[in-house]
Amino acid sequence: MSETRKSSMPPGVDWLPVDEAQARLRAALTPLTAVQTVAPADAVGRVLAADAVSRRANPPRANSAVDGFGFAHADAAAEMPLAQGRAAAGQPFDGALPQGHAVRILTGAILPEGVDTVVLQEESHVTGDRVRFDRMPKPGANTREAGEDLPEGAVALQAARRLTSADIALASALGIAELMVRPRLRVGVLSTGDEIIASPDQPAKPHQIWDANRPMLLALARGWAAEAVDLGHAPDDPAAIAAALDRGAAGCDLILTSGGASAGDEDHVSRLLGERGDLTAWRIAMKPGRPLALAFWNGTPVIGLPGNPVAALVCALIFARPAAGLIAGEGWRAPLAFTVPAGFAKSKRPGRREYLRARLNADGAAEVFESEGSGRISGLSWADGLVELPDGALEVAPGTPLRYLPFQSF
Ligand SMILES: Nc1nc2c(c(=O)[nH]1)N[C@H]1C(S)=C(S)[C@@H](COP(=O)(O)OP(=O)(O)OC[C@H]3O[C@@H](n4cnc5c(N)ncnc54)[C@H](O)[C@@H]3O)O[C@H]1N2
Ligand code: MOO
Repeated sequence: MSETRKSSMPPGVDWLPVDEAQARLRAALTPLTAVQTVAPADAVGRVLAADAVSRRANPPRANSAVDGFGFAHADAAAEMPLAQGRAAAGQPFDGALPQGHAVRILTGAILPEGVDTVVLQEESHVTGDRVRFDRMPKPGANTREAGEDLPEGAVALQAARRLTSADIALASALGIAELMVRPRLRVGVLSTGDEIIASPDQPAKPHQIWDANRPMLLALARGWAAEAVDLGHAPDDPAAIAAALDRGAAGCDLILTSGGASAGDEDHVSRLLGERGDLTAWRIAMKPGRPLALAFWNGTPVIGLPGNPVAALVCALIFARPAAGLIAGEGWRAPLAFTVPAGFAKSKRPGRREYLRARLNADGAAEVFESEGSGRISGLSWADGLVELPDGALEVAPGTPLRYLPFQSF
């Protein structure tokens, strides 16, 4: 049936599938190679340049997992004499535990010599200097072995990993005071177009619009743990655009532009990049976001995103996000996707991959925004992610399994 369906693509142009465009982008880019050292506390979002290795075992010694009473299981009894003193976290028991005795022990305390098992305090009863247990646990109960989390010298975090807050905890716990990381990626963002007013604190006439793409892309870049470099707004004037690209190339590792990416009379970005920047302009078989450009301006990669804000965001997520990751040293990472049932119906024509603004309803089904219009920015806010419809034809009915890409996974 799908073969008889009319394609949604205008004829006469070579349309590049999304996967192919991603592969070409990936092949054209090179990662940063410089290395810096940072303290774990400053390392969240940074990309590891070398494996991080544990300086000592975690935990360093066997210790108690609970508050209770410890003893040697081999000579335990239902009732035992209590030793003087106690073992607490940070305050180890002094000396070895006398044979046949139990000792008061708290969570996190190193097991004193002679202790291998701990009984919960809720299952223990102290009378004077004796303790009685409701039941005898297995040997080793309620204890944590030395190195059970990680042994000394183990690779705790692998090179190319983008560090999370959990990684910061792990590195700190393992005594790693310095992490070798890649420099923070500097992402320049430039808006173009005569109609664009750079900031909402300036007035806009009816034929003018406030810049939506630049603040969006700058915020997105910050979310990638990059240093977002505001290259401002340039009118549809090749000299002004070239000057902004010169500034960007001097101080950035990647430049994102929006607008002027297609082939209209005022599409100066693509013309300029074609003349001076080894442009590869692609017509991508996707909706939204057909025009996408890749060029190198004085050696710095420039991704020319389409002007329509919805297309700019979708192209930024599908192309610029993994490209930024590759340059930053984490490799080309596909976003996390989940299979969810459709909460809508749609008859999709073959020919291009479609990204619909979507969110999950209370039943976990994906609902889509009421309009597919590429200028409907409110739909981006309404959505929590994108539904990705395949390149071919698809009859979507409620319940049809679909790929859902939450915005958080970008
Ligand atoms: N004859 C054709 N016309 C168009 C085609 C096509 O294939 N053939 N493709 C359409 C599609 S799809 C898109 S997307 C746009 C992309 O064009 P450009 O990248 O050249 O973008 P502009 O024309 O400069 O702007 C498009 C649209 O977006 C608004 N815009 C631009 N920058 C911003 C910004 N920073 N903040 C908010 N809005 C912005 C701009 O005013 C336009 O309305 O081309 C279609 N046309
Ligand atoms: O990229 Mo355009 O906005 O697909 O519609």
